[in-house]
Amino acid sequence: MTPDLSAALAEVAARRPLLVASDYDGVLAELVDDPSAAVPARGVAEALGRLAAADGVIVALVSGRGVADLQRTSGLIGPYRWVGSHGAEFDGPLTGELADRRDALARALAPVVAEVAGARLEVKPASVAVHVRQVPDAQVGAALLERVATTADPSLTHKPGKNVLELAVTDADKGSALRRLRTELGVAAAIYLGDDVTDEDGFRALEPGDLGIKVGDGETAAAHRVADPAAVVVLLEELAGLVGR
Ligand SMILES: O=P(O)(O)OC[C@H]1O[C@H](O[C@H]2O[C@H](CO)[C@@H](O)[C@H](O)[C@H]2O)[C@H](O)[C@@H](O)[C@@H]1O
Repeated sequence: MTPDLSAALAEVAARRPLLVASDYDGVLAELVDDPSAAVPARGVAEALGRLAAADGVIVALVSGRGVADLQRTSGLIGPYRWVGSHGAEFDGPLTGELADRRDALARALAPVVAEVAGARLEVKPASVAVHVRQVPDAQVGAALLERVATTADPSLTHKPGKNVLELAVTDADKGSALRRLRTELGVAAAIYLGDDVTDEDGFRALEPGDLGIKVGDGETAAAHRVADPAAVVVLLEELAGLVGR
């Protein structure tokens, strides 16, 4: 960690209530070919547990995954706030009406995706995701995502990510989720960790005195950066020490 980041961490760690919110894939878990195999990096479960046990610290997992998928895949268990589907799953499962719209979208996209070897459709609570990580030719994968993006119903919300494009049937995002958490919990400061395009909504929702940490390369609105999930574990452990656990 840079001295700047260590100093910023120490400053925010003194505030209460403190919200520690994190994205999952690419932050708490390394990116892998099979989304169901994305387990937490070594040390993540322990560090989050220590943080959540500290007085006045609330840990939130804010993911593009559906909450059920996130809980199943991560195996994480704890007194955490679970926010899924890029903020659309905030208070629990979504309504049937949204699911009908999502299912119609999945039916329309299925033949388009089936034309490209290695491409995969993921039907999620509030969206349908087209994954191209396993398409052998990256240009072919990118062309598929471009085709999906340009032919989609304009009322859908586009959620681009790493080798994936999601079309969502709600306009919730990680920024709106963070603002809701902040208001509900009355937090004095927030930390947000993210690695992908949709995490930029989260970084932009931060306020003065908060701490945004981008994981990996790429443009970002976050003020700080660490390299990878292993570095995230080091950061979370340091934070746990600072908040008294
Ligand atoms: O917001 P996140 O918690 O980062 O979730 C974003 C998406 O993560 C998953 O896809 C990404 O991770 C996969 C596993 O490492 C990888 O194979 C894929 O290429 C990535 O895009 C998940 O499958 C999506 O549903 C999430 O929206």
